[in-house]
Amino acid sequence: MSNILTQLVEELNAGTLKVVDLTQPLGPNTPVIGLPPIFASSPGVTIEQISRYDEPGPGWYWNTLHLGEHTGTHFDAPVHWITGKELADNRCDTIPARRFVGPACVIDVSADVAADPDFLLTPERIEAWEAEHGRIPAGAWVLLRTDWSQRSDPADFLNVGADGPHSPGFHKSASEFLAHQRDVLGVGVETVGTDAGQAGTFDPPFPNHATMHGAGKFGLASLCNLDQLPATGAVVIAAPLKIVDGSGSPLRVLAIAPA
Ligand SMILES: O=C(O)C(=O)c1ccccc1S
Ligand SMILES: [Mn+2]
Repeated sequence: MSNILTQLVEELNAGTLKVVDLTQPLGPNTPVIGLPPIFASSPGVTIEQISRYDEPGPGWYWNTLHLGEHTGTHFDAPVHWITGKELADNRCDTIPARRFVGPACVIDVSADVAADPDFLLTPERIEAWEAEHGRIPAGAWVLLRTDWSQRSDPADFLNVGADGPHSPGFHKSASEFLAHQRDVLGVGVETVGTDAGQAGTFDPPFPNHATMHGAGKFGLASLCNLDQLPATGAVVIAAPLKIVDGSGSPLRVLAIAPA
């Protein structure tokens, strides 16, 4: 019996729908966020071989991974931030699975970011996008296309200057608008974290984390291939590892979009 799900598979097989992988490769070269030295930071990725068809394991290959939850393309759960610490269902293992699937609204600010690496999205810019593409629906992933993922050199990607990192993000008012006026699932970015590089100097510090996670929203960081998505019409599936009491998790982020 044909139903909408068999139709989805038929259209994927026919090529009228496509799967877009929004995930960066995860390995020892994956850049991780650097915080001021007074704070603890996340380690880089190490992959330690257990065996590879050799004496320790003649018929199998496997590794031990050592990395932080917030590494590479990763998910931020509300518990990650102090503003979300008391919320229900705020951890990777307690967020209902339904909330890992939502429509994508892709806001392209790549030209602005090319001119200013410290560009911040504002509510005015969001409403200009809505005037062209329609209102952002509740439960949407808002994906900020900056083309920052094209910075393949880790130093360029982190873009740390004498006064700290310089990379784009959200003005506090934009995070508040998206969380409280549009009830989004969360925001996704191409940069190392969902706050701007200079956000440690903002008031409050890291306002997108503080606002989004305080409202029970999520974050997706270090995405790529947003340039392959339409402004609207794609669906994003972003399911973190079910880490017990997890604040976040590396994950595979997939979009299903019209070909
Ligand atoms: O969630 C992250 O990966 C992230 O961006 C972050 C983590 C910890 C402290 C500050 C930030 S800004
Ligand atoms: Mn994170």
